[in-house]
Amino acid sequence: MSETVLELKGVAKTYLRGLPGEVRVLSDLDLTVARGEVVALVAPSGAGKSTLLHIAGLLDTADTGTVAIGGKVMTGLSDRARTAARRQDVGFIYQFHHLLPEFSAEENIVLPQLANGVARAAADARARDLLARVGVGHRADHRPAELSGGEQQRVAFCRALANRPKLLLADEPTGNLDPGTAEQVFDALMELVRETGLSALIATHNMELAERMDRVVRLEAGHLA
Ligand SMILES: Nc1ncnc2c1ncn2[C@@H]1O[C@H](COP(=O)(O)OP(=O)(O)OP(=O)(O)O)[C@@H](O)[C@H]1O
Repeated sequence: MSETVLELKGVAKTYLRGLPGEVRVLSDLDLTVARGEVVALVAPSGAGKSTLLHIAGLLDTADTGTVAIGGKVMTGLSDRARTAARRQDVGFIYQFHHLLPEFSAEENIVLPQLANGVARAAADARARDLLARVGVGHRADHRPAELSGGEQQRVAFCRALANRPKLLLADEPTGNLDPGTAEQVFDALMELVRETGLSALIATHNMELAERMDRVVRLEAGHLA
């Protein structure tokens, strides 16, 4: 049996619980992602995909149900332990790059490694290697504002992978790019994910990209269809 990297069991989430305007977003949701598997998450706008990604990535907690990453149940951890687990195990990519504007591309990939206790020289080497692999090695000294949109997103991929997470979570990672650039940048991401054998859950509205992943799951009415 293949190893499970992400396992959500019976996850439910309601915003403003108990109030008249409450919004039930997820109910009794189950999802697993196996080691090395890349799963596309497709959902209509407002269906709760960001909520699901945030719960899976330990940025938010479910009302009920459990979240396990790498076989370790993360439910019920203190905020501090959850933050540590997130830093160690999860890489995030958003639609907008969220790179730190005052730092270079390379520094943006080095900083999370230093925060994780990696020595400076090793962090530098890892950053340069990742940048080269996604084709932006020649832009390592540029600040985000001196990069194209596609280059910024490639750097954001490198940052997400910097600490060798077990799980990559991405929320519309190419949604902000024109279709041609989106495709190239998506190819670069997939190559990096495949090379590292990473498990990933990638939300996208783009069905062509979704169908290139190993499996497509659809979020509808709080469940996966
Ligand atoms: N903090 C909150 N308080 C109350 N309601 C919220 C909160 N966050 C999200 N919601 C509601 O929960 C639902 C799901 O939100 P979520 O951001 O997960 O959707 P999404 O599927 O990611 O949408 P999109 O594709 O448009 O980004 C929406 O109806 C939203 O209005």
